[in-house]
Amino acid sequence: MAIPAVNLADFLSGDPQLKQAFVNQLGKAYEDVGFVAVKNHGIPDELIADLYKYVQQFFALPGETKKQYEIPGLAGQRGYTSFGKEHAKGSDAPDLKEFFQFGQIVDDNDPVKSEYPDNVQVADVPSFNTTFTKAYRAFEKSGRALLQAIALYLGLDEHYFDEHIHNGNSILRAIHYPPITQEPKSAIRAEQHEDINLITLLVGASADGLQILTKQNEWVGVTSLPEQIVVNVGDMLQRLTNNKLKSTTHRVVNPPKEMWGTSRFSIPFFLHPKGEMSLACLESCIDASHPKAFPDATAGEYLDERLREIGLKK
Ligand SMILES: O=C(O)CCC(=O)C(=O)O
Ligand SMILES: [Fe+2]
Repeated sequence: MAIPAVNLADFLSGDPQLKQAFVNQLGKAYEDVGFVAVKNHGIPDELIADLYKYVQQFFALPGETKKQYEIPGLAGQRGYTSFGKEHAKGSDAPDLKEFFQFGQIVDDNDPVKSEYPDNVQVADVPSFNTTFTKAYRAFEKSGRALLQAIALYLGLDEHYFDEHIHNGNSILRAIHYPPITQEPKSAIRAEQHEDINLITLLVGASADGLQILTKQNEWVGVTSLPEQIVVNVGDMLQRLTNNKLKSTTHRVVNPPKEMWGTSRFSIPFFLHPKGEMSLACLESCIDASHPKAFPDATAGEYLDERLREIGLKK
């Protein structure tokens, strides 16, 4: 299915009409589908190509080498998480994936620095860390612009999210779904779930498989063009907007048998605010027909609860 497409260059054009049209398109798409394809997203093609190159080199390392980057006690939030560790909320079968997570680098005097573990430095793939750092900043920048549009759609100040996401707890996650070697019992590459964060930016997954659950309760494959990135609403934004913007359920299915021998790679950027941000439902999203659906919580409290549910935090 072609999800709604938007052009971020419209928002940044300086033309008030184009800008407003972008805000309306994005907001409407997030009320209806929860997913959009964004062109002119601002992440350089070369950077995306480098990122994929180093990610593939990393996952091709011997298991023993990768395990050196799996650090106990970090709940998978930094470094490597080996195959079969994470399961979706409400599912017992672990997903058929391994992944590497890279987090915030605080380079000013923000005291939030003490809340974040250091990134795990991958010595075996030269340029891995510098490329992840560059990509992290590029995703933050595109994400900030998209959240500015969302703020306007919600009738908030355009810069409402800026201070909350500056030095936010975002995660750049590189995922490898290895070739499937035997009939999987019940597990699929990524079981159905909703993302935890505000929004997720996903660069061109290397193969088909991503599906979303429509309002009609049907699974449909997400397709996007090579020059687009997919950006979806996560539970934190759904919660803040009292269900106005939809955190749509999605999954990654196994390929047809003749494709079992192939790997799939994808690199989502989970955009999180700082832990102190309140996710209390916005007053403007509450009325008689939309009573407040969630208790107040901070982003930090909510994240903690969710990491326990998916088996990453004990
Ligand atoms: O691999 C993909 O295309 C999507 C992965 C995903 O939904 C996730 O990690 O939250
Ligand atoms: Fe997801």
